[in-house]
Amino acid sequence: METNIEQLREFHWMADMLQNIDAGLLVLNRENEVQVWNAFMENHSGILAHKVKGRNIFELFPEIPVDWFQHKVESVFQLHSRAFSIWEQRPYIFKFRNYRPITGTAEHMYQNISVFPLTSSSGEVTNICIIVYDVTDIATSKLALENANQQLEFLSRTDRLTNLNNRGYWQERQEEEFAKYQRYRESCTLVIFDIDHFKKVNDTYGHQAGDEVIRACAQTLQKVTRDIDVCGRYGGEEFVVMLTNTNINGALKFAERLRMAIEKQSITYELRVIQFTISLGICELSKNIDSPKEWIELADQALYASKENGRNQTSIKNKTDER
Ligand SMILES: Nc1nc2c(ncn2[C@@H]2O[C@H](COP(=O)(O)OP(=O)(O)OP(=O)(O)O)[C@@H](O)[C@H]2O)c(=O)[nH]1
Repeated sequence: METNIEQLREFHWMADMLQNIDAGLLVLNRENEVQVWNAFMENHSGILAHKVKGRNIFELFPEIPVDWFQHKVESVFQLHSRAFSIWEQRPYIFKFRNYRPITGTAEHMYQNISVFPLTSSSGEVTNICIIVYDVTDIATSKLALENANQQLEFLSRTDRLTNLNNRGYWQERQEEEFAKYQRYRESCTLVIFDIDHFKKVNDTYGHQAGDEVIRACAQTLQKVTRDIDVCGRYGGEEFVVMLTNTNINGALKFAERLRMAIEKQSITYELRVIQFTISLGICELSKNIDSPKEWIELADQALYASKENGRNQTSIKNKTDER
């Protein structure tokens, strides 16, 4: 008798604890009708337990994807096994608002759920229990960290003035293209160019105006290249672009298009109009070129020839020229 009372008391305590636990707890039957709905579910859904009892969960929460949910709980009914869903797969099952003060940036509560079978005295599973964990704090910190890492990565490979790839990252990409060429032998041509008499721009209009010219040059470069071409700021007023799947003829057309676009362009800085030109050097990758460094050196030699021959022009350098 004593033991029965004791057991009953413990059972009530247990029910109280489950009712007030800081996790959602609900029981569904085979027809997806709510049997149990604890205080967490009441507080976050705004629907009291007596209002949901016996009602279909999909009618109450139309945002729950029916097929996905049925598939998940089917194994729990059939195999009597547990099932889980984590916020990374599906941010939430029940669209509850997020009220947490620290992670107030999240619009909704991120949830992990765990589903397990409730076995009757005859050994049948006619109901399942779903536990809903509020993981908003974890999810938002992880997302913020991922976001910060992405921004850091972007900053570490981007030139601040032009938003083009910076020299270090561009060189990594050049090494990749060089390695790819050793395997697939698909044409790839490098163009290097430099603003003519840039020192004079700085001396005449000031360093800020010089920066504007560099920025305008980068914008025009981006306009005339395709998305798969790899552009970069190589030095002060020196730029590079790798034209993938492009041979020397295609690269020459591109270089001339760029040169003429820059020649036509004029920028206004503090009511003064600045015009400028560029000199270009191009070199197609060939099996005679032994390293990425040699490849850019050859293109640089072509650029030097353009400068020597009077600027505002394009020159070509091939390794085969020397053999
Ligand atoms: N405004 C500005 N100037 C820069 C930047 N980086 C380098 N420079 C300047 O660019 C100028 C480059 O001058 P030079 O290498 O002599 O070449 P140039 O005057 O363009 O002459 P050529 O290349 O021979 O046509 C130098 O005066 C540098 O100080 C930058 O980020 N902003």
